[in-house]
Amino acid sequence: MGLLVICRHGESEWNLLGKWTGWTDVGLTEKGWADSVRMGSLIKNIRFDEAYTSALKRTHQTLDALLEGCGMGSLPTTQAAELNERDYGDLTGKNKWQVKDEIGEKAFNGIRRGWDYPVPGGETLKDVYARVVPYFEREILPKLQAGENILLVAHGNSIRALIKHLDQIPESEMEHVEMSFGQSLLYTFEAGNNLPTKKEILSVNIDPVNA
Ligand SMILES: O=C(O)[C@@H](CO)OP(=O)(O)O
Repeated sequence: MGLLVICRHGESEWNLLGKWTGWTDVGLTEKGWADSVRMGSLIKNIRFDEAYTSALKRTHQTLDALLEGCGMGSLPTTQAAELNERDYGDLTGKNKWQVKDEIGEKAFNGIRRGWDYPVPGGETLKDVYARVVPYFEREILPKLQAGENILLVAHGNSIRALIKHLDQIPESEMEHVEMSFGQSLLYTFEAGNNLPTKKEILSVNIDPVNA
């Protein structure tokens, strides 16, 4: 049996400003760090074998904070661009809440949470799924099936893509799938099963993040 814990990075500098971040490599705020340390205390009873992060530093910093919170010194870690946030293209750096006021809630929700909603110069969630899930199946799943415990730190939308696969959620339902700050997912894998046999949600109470 292998355990997969999936954590979203803590609040970043651009989350705080309400800006679409995508592939922009900004760091955590003090709150993002402190929330992640508290999140780490929820997983201190799991003996992790290795960690995966995206190539963006907000996931590296979150992993460090999680390890501090769970009292672990360090873990062998793989940084993979396949786990990066959705590339928000021309929307990168724009203020989400101003755009929402300009285009209305329905179009805004379509852009943010739709399955195949194009953004000029960027990726759809479907594009994100096409890089995240093959990477997961190739690099991480065999280790879970072999009994390793893995800590994966990624982003709102790269995690939503992975949830679609792990929970077998239809495309039409994806607009309702969120990965909230302060929440981690614990999946159990058994040898021979490509999908998890159990899912638990671990949450810490945090003040809302502006994203
Ligand atoms: O800014 C981003 O890159 C993402 C995640 O914070 O935004 P959204 O939640 O709108 O997909």
